Amino acid sequence: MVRMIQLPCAPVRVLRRVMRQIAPLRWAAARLPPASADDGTALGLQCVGVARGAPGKVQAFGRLEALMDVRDHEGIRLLGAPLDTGDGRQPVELPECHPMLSSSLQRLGRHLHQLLLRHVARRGWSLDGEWSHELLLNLYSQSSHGAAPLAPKLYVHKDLSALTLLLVPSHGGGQLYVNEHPLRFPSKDTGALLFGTRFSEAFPAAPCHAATPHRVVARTSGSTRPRLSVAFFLAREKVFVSSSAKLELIRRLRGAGVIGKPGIFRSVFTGSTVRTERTSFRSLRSMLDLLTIFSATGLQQELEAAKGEKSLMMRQDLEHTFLESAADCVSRALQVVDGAMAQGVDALLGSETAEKAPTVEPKKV
Ligand SMILES: O=C(O)CCC(=O)C(=O)O
Ligand SMILES: [Fe+2]
Repeated sequence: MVRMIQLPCAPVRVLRRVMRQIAPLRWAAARLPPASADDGTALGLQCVGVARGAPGKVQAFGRLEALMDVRDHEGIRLLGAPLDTGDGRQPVELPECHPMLSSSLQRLGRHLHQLLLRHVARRGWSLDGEWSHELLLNLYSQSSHGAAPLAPKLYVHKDLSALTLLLVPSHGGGQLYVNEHPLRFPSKDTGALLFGTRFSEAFPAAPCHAATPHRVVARTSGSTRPRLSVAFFLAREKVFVSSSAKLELIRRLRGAGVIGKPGIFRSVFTGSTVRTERTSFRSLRSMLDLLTIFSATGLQQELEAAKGEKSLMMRQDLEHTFLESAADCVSRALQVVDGAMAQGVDALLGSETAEKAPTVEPKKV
């Protein structure tokens, strides 16, 4: 089931500004060939950030080399040169992105992040820990791809997020199909809220919701304006270990005899003797960071890189392989953590008393 959300004034204003700022890019992208026969985008412009604080990172994938010289009305380049050349599939950072465009993207991302948090809070759901978001602007091509029907179109997929807010998707032609039914947007300021594959992970206390399959269907008749869609993905990567995960970890460490009560202690093995000393707060924190890396960044990035995914999308036909690899990676990471826990904190952290810190070799798929 798809829920429609009306945007408040502040994000609408920023959204309109973003649409104006990217107009030259939108037209230039429309003249380029689509990414493939079943993916009609020419450029994906992303801003990955958090709810507040740290600035977001602007990056892009697709036909960047052809678009990096596109300028605004004052002649200033909008995207500028990417940090590295990339292969068109993996997003590359845009350190030269126009400062005004970059700040509007960050602001829009933060507005939508807060909006969704408020929306779910009203339903009594709360996010487990802190997660980053991804704001994605899909700029579609208007040229045909071989014998394939006219772009824009997009393969059927589910989003690798907890929740996705889709804005202005049909702006400029094409239609969004959800569960194979066309979706109607009452206004340009209405967003469609879809469930993503990480919903239960991010909202463990909420009732279960299956991810929503959707796709973009190419238009049949010509449209004057090139298609653009704005997708906001909540819950991209876990930013910190949640407090419940921290408590669970401490419980497990106590259970394994690695730390004691009331302070935090560790067993230090020196030759044949074992002595107990206070664990420094720093060590515990690095261990929590390590777990964060296992549970979020490393695993997620590895899987995305291995599949060559450009964004938070998962083709339905690849889902089975993806889930198998994810389960495999998680169980391998947990084995390493469990093994290290059995040997003591030092083995996990690699301090002077430990011979060698364990490393996780993520599986390539
Ligand atoms: O362009 C659209 O309408 C949908 C885009 C989408 O599904 C996505 O970016 O994940
Ligand atoms: Fe999507």
